[in-house]
Amino acid sequence: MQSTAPLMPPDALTHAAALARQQQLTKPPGSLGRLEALACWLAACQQRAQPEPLRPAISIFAADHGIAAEGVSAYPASVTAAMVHNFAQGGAAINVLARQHQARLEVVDVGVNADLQGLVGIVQDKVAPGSANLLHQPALTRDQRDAAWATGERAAERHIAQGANLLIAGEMGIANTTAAACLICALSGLAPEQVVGRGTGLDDAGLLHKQTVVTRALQRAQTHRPATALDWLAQLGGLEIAAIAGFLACAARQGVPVVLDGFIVSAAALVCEAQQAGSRHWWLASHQSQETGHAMVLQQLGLTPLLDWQLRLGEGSGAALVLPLLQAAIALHNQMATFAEAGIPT
Ligand SMILES: O=C(O)c1ccc[n+]([C@@H]2O[C@H](COP(=O)([O-])O)[C@@H](O)[C@H]2O)c1
Ligand SMILES: Cc1cc2nc[nH]c2cc1C
Repeated sequence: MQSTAPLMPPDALTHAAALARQQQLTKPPGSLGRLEALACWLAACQQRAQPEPLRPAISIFAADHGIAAEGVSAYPASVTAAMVHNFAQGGAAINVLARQHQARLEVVDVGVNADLQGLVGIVQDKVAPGSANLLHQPALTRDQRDAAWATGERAAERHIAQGANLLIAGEMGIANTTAAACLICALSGLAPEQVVGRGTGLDDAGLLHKQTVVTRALQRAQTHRPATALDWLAQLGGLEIAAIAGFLACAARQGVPVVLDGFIVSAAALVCEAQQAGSRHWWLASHQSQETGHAMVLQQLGLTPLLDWQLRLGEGSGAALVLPLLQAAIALHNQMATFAEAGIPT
């Protein structure tokens, strides 16, 4: 794991140059709303006043969770591996969106409790066949946490080496909203009732049970006196959450922007920001997930989501969904005429 020194934010001078161009385009200044801010942010990230079109790449990190044994999900744990088969066959929502928006997609098995060797398009980087039951013991050993973090870093590096200039992390892991909720409570100070949601679709009784599990898990973890975000990650996280935190940290260090997906990715983002301050300046939040607590996490990260469309799928699907909006922001910024070019008096 790398140093915790604060990062450089996206380039302020380029941002100012991009903003100056926006003021000259043939529209009332500000009339394209957030599209203008997005173009300027992407320009600053790329250090080009006229940014290149996006070459997006997506990593889906898949892992199982021991906490699934506590009945905290509406689905059985076996769905994690089944969905990885679906990803490999191209039938999941994220496959459709990646194809539609020409994004490179890879699925990384960082901790699925099944033998997935030989599946087409699945990167084998399994650290363990799932996390331990975080109600009763630390979810990950320190070694597992660090190995999963490094898996995420390698994935970001692979994409960047292949020319990607915008990254997306997604996840697949039955019961991972419980691990994410635990981490969010621990790192944000929010109460379980403010954070725990229905995940894949728990009923009212299931939701109450999940809140109790999270409360007890937090009490158990406290007895280990976790001092840092990395300590909490080992206590209450999961293999894909650790991998995503590493992926985000690596992208920010390399100056590559990331579109954050939903609730679980945001939990990893909280860990990353605590470990590597300033990473958040390299992130955009695609949407506000329907999962309880997501809005408050994004607020803590200082991020304003683009969409609020009752999404709660995961897989990086929300992030992939906004790619055409980002491409539109860049095309408008680069291709619109200025008032001078169009001969329009101002
Ligand atoms: O990203 C989100 O906001 C989100 C919200 C609810 C559920 N999910 C997905 O559903 C799974 C976790 O839900 P659960 O109920 O099993 O904890 C996991 O595979 C996630 O990708 C994702
Ligand atoms: C079917 C299914 C698909 C998913 N994709 C991400 N999380 C998921 C959870 C379930 C249950």
